[in-house]
Amino acid sequence: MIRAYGLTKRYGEKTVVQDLTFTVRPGTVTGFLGPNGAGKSTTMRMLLGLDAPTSGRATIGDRCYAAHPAPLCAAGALLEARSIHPGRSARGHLLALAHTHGIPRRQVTAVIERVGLGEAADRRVKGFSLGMGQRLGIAAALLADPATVILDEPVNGLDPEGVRWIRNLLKSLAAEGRTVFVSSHLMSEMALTAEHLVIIGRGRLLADTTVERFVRDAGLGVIKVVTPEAGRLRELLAGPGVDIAGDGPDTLRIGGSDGERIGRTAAAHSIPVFELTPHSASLEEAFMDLTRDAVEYPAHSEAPATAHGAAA
Ligand SMILES: Nc1ncnc2c1ncn2[C@@H]1O[C@H](COP(=O)(O)OP(=O)(O)OP(=O)(O)O)[C@@H](O)[C@H]1O
Repeated sequence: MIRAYGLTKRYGEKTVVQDLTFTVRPGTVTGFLGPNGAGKSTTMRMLLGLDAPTSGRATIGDRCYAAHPAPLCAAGALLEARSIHPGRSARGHLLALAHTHGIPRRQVTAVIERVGLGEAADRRVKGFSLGMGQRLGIAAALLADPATVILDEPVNGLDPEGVRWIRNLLKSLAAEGRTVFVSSHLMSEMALTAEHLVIIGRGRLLADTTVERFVRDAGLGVIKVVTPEAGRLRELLAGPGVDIAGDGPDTLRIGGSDGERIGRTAAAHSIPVFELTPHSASLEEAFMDLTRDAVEYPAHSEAPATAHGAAA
């Protein structure tokens, strides 16, 4: 379990993470979403004690990460910047890490197999593709069999096969009862991987919700029906799992059904239908709507010349 209490980080005048409070529970994948520069990496670094919060605090399990007697067992992490000695083999890198933490050799073999690096384990890391490097980073994160796994943008730059592999791995880690917290700026990817979402923009919490609720609230899967007999059609379609809202005297917004069923029901009862349209917004659009005001460098304006001098 990860808990953040009023986490805040300021760099000079700029507040990059502001009063974030959220809980990440075990047994599910929680996606940490936000546009570029939202403060995801900074938050993850604070969870792991790599950046000191200006105020607030975070715990992993029952205490701060740094206060764990064996931090690697409490949480394994893959952060964006990795430094692996290029002349070392994957196995050599993992063995060196294991050695410093008293982790048995068989655990190195186990994580190498788990991330599918078996055949490449004895090759030098400098010849690794981006995908192999990600697998090695994940192997290092899993080395101490941690109860919590924190991954910063693990699918960045991966091909579709690599993306699918990470998706399945994250789900299996959660199914083992681990707490899995994974950042991304891609809503569509997270919707396939995560059950829960923590969404931030400009360092502030925008949503802490399930994927299911996010989709429902965004009105996706809803069908708009315009008919002069809205009341009658509504009664005919009502049933378990069907969610019908009125929108004016002759317009219905129907969730939990489909166009064919609605059309056939209307036809069977001679109810005229003037319009039957599925809601066309995508999940990505709903996410962009939510974060629109929180994008650091919106596409319609020019980014400032300095990297950290952006709008507060
Ligand atoms: N050491 C630092 N000094 C000053 N500003 C910083 C520092 N580190 C991060 N920032 C700023 O904090 C903000 C949040 O950055 P962060 O990397 O946490 O965002 P992010 O959501 O992970 O973004 P991305 O998706 O682009 O990786 C950005 O505006 C960034 O420029």
